[in-house]
Amino acid sequence: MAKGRTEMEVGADGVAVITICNPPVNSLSIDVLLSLKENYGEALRRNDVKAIVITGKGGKFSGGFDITSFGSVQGGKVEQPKVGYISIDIITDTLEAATKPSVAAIDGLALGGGLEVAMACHARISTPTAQLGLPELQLGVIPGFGGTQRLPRLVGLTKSLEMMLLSKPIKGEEAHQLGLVDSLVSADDLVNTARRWALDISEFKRPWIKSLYKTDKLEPLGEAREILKFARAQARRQAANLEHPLVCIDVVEEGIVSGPRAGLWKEATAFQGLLFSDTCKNLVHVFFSQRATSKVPGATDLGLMPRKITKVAILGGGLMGSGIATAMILSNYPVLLKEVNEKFLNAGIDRIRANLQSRVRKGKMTEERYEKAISLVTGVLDYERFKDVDLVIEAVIENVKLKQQIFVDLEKYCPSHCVLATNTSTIDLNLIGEKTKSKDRIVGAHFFSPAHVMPLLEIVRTQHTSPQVVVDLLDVGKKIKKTPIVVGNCTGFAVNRMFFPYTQSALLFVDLGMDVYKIDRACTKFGMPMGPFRLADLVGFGVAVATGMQYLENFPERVYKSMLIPLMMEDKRAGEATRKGFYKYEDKRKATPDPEIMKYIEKSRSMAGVTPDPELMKLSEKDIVEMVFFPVINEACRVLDEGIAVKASDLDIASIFGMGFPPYRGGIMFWADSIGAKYIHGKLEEWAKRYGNFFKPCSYLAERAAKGIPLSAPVKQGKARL
Ligand SMILES: C[C@H](O)CC(=O)SCCNC(=O)CCNC(=O)[C@H](O)C(C)(C)COP(=O)(O)OP(=O)(O)OC[C@H]1O[C@@H](n2cnc3c(N)ncnc32)[C@H](O)[C@@H]1OP(=O)(O)O
Repeated sequence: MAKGRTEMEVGADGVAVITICNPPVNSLSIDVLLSLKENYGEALRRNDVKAIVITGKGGKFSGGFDITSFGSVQGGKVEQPKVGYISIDIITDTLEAATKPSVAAIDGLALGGGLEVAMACHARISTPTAQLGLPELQLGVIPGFGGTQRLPRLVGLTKSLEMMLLSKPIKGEEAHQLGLVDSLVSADDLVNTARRWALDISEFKRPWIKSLYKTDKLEPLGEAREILKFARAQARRQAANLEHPLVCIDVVEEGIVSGPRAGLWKEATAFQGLLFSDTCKNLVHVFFSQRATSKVPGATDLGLMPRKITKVAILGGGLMGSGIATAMILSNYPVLLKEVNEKFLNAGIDRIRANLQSRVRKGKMTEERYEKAISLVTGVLDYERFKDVDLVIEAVIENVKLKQQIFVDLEKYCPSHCVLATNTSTIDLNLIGEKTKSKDRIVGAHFFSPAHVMPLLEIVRTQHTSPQVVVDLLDVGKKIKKTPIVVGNCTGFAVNRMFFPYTQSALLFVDLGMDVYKIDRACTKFGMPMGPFRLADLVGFGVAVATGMQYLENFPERVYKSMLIPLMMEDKRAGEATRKGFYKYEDKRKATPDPEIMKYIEKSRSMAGVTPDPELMKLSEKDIVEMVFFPVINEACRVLDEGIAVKASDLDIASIFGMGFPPYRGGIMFWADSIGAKYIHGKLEEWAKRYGNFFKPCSYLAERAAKGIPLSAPVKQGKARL
């Protein structure tokens, strides 16, 4: 069965309107592209057609090449057209070179291949809010239908590189200012304006422009070379492990130096190569996994509609509470912020103001928008105004008794439909709701600090939480632009459980003689935003110790009790906030290695009673990365086995958005499978024998390693806790 098509209708005015039809985003499958070529052939043959308009069905031009086909192409399951067939034969030599002019009528989105088709038309009409961009790099490929050649010729080199390298779309309005779009109109007038424009071109009342041969926006060669040099340096700095941004720059350069036709050929060949790269496979996996997190068995498959959440209350104006409030008001939810006294309340509101002000300073928010956002917050000291709230998020300190009392109060003062959420990062939800009769509407809404910036929202569901409540919270998550993962109830839930061994193994290896900074360096080279020690400094040692205690209580058999952090805390060295931790911070947030930490390390080593292992000193960076991350994989396996997470891909997303795991490695479980369960199991066994139980592989990992089953393969349904 064909996957999408284009439809052509010829009007009495002599304009053939070709509509891309392939829901949900009118992606360009091979079937769509072949149908487009066929429609074009007919339009060019027919004497009653003077000009052509291309548009998309249902208010969306096109979301680009069909990403669902990447997997089958990579797996060799479908035959591919020969290199250059789509980009050169269809888009350049059929569309752009046609003897009749064409105009793209763009609403909704024109991304990737979608924008590339539009750029091959002889003019573009758009709505002001349409999104236009070439985000291919976020999938590990480069634009492959001529985008690397036409975009620089339409908007100049600097802007085009920015749009491609950052995968950042622009709105119709900006596209018009830049010259990418010729005119802006409302959605209602779109197709008619495009028809008129196309006829005008055919009657030579407007210019007939082939973007590929435009030169007026291109910088002179010397200047262009400087811009390309700068872009290369920046790409290397931002993601040293990635090749495809540099390939993109090379391809753009080829077009400028050797002409656009040579550029098109280089682009087509490079696209083909990159399509089969691990980076592309990993990033496509991330694309689909991210969308799959909101498909939750037993919740989103029951036909439930999210209820309207109009008013939100937040308890606690500390770092988390004020961050959550900021996230809410940024998406226009009115918020009641409750604190215990005036002083704390004012401090909470001040934090929200500061969060917003920082956006204003960075030019991300206007003063007017700031005023509107802050006006959505109402500070309160009691529950009087809670009678009409639809969602409460408790974000007070991690104290079980206090939380239990709060939920008893909430049950009393909130309406019976109100969703009762807690932002606890570790405490069992059943314990928090123990004294209420509302267990079906108690749910975890675990944000990550700073809550208005970090993209992940862990939604924790107990065996009592109703599916409706999960659906409601998923909807709020989407509205506040978070990526949700729905997980089961246990100490640390999914993200913190995976996170914990990251620092633990690092601390263990330092006791065994390894260098703190060498470990951090190996992790950042691997692609983490920071190593475990820099991260401990950022989070603060107080939090690290409190979390450690929770783990010691719940999983004593696999906690390594290092004394290093407590020893440093005795000297009021508690991380970045105290300007001293594993690093020193003399100048704002800049971390500098501190030789002083050796005295704590030596003391910690002697307290641990271990002798440094000379073998460890010889390890390569790859070995260090394995030693830090294999325990993380081991814990992720336990989380899956216990049914805390429903699917491995949710843990991939959790690791990327919660821990900063490099997305181009596909997420923790996808990466693990690329290495193989057998190898990971073997290493963990070896280390367990040498260094203790912390490394002992769990039964899930052992079983899969023995049977050769991928770690990401679905878990038996009976086990799932959700
Ligand atoms: C040769 C060329 O140069 C190569 C290319 O064109 S590569 C493709 C370039 N295009 C892109 O990268 C755009 C990718 N898509 C997106 O960024 C976003 O999906 C979007 C902005 C189009 C829409 O976002 P949003 O409204 O939030 O909806 P979202 O949930 O993401 O997508 C809706 C559905 O469309 C699917 N979809 C989106 N873009 C798609 C594409 N290009 N191909 C196939 N399916 C696509 C999604 O998987 C999702 O499917 P699901 O409902 O089964 O989960």
